[in-house]
Amino acid sequence: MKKPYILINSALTLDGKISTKKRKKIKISSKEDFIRVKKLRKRFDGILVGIGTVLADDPKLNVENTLRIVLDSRGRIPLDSNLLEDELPVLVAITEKAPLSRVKRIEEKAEVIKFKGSKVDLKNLLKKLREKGIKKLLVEGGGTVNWSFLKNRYADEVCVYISNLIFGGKDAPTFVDGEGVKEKQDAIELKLKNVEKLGEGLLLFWELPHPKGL
Ligand SMILES: NC(=O)c1ccc[n+]([C@@H]2O[C@H](COP(=O)([O-])OP(=O)(O)OC[C@H]3O[C@@H](n4cnc5c(N)ncnc54)[C@H](O)[C@@H]3O)[C@@H](O)[C@H]2O)c1
Ligand SMILES: Nc1nc(=O)c(N)c(NC[C@H](O)[C@H](O)[C@H](O)COP(=O)(O)O)[nH]1
Repeated sequence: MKKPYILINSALTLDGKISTKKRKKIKISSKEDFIRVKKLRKRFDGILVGIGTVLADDPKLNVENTLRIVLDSRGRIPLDSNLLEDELPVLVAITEKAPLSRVKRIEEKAEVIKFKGSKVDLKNLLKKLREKGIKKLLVEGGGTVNWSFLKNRYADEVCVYISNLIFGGKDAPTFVDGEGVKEKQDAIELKLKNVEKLGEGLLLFWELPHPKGL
């Protein structure tokens, strides 16, 4: 079974942060980059984010004919979140850690898929997404989700907008958080495909040489 083609897109400060330590909704992308991202989303059958991003940003991701997917192990998605409030389809991937009462409420507003364990099983999720006809998946983080997709080498490409801002601070989330590698030899090595100047920032397009199948 083939997995969907996966692109990770993110907006970074010059020092690699994707938010400040307050983790509130903030714009790192320039106006031009937001226009680019809006267009980019239309080319994908699915857009995936983590619950950390939903809780921090309450994104809409409202694109016609695109399935919005949330990795939400414990079923924490707010019932009044933008994703659950509009009419567009949403899939919430939960685990057995989510309380049943919550799951029932979420099911009133979204499709729910349950996985064993404490984290959503990406391999199985990607299989299910492909079966649903999702051939192209856009991953829009946050840092924990980006790590999972990169560590497992499920991502095919990475696109980052590097802004002219510096946030600093060891507690600010970065493009890739999670556990990280212990040794340089375990690094995820990418191939640079293209560089573009966009406003005061840079757009970098990278490819993963050996993305893993399912
Ligand atoms: N600048 C940008 O482009 C951008 C984009 C998205 C998010 N953000 C920022 O990122 C921050 C959120 O990042 P985060 O790391 O806290 O949360 P996240 O959005 O990466 O979500 C992580 C959560 O997803 C759940 N999850 C379930 N299964 C998982 C799996 N297999 N792998 C990984 N996660 C799994 C877990 O509960 C986990 O804690 C916010 O501050 C947000 O503003 C920035
Ligand atoms: N490309 C991008 N640049 C940013 O500066 C930023 N903060 C995000 N963050 C991703 C996050 O999920 C945002 O909240 C959605 O980009 C909002 O998307 P909506 O307009 O609500 O659809 N993404």
